[in-house]
Amino acid sequence: MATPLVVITGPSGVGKGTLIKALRERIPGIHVAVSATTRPPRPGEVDGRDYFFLSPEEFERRVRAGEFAEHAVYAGHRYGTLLSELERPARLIVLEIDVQGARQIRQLRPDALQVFIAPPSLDELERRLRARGADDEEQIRRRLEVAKRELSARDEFAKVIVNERLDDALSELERVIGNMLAGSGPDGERAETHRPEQQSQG
Ligand SMILES: Nc1nc2c(ncn2[C@@H]2O[C@H](COP(=O)(O)OP(=O)(O)O)[C@@H](O)[C@H]2O)c(=O)[nH]1
Ligand SMILES: Nc1ncnc2c1ncn2[C@@H]1O[C@H](COP(=O)(O)OP(=O)(O)O)[C@@H](O)[C@H]1O
Repeated sequence: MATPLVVITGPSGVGKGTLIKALRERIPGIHVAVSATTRPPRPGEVDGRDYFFLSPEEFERRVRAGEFAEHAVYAGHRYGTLLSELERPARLIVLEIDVQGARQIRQLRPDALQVFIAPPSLDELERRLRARGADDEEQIRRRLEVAKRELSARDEFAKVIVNERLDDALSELERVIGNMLAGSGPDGERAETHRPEQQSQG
């Protein structure tokens, strides 16, 4: 049996990293996959912990070698999840990836719980991106551009959580993950009705 998988997606600056950091402290046995990227490290980011920082050549070599479960271009840089990250021994694996990557994982792992984190508004998203202070003006502009497209994809997701008050969003996220680990749908529906394709497997 594959390790249960949760995909967390949503626009840059919405609070995915903040929520996942809190989940780490609350869910024993959680493994947050380390993604590979060609984006340069931000101050304080550590190779192998925050990301595997790869040159464009090395990233491309690994794509060709079939080492990625999914990969995408986001705001001018490449990002991807290595297959090896999905094979880590854990009770639960969490991916923080963009919408394009989430679609690829949907094909590869239809059993994964897919959660879209939405901002209360685009203005608030912009405010959070600026408050974080991690990106320059050009990156903020590109991220807001991408965000508009991403927000229009929210209906594809089994669960949408609006991150207005952090505590509320965190509780809701914990609740849907708990339901998945207990074998039911995101809102507690019984597994039989949520995933009929699994009935025949006993
Ligand atoms: N498809 C894909 N997207 C990723 C991956 N890792 C990170 N991302 C997404 O890339 C976008 C930019 O990430 P990053 O530069 O770290 O900025 P931040 O998420 O706003 O802090 C975010 O939407 C991430 O969710 C990955 O492995 N695959
Ligand atoms: N519910 C919230 N209310 C206000 N600010 C928030 C909330 N959640 C996250 N933030 C802040 O927004 C900024 C972006 O959050 P971050 O977790 O880095 O987003 P992401 O990982 O989705 O890009 C950070 O400065 C974070 O502290």
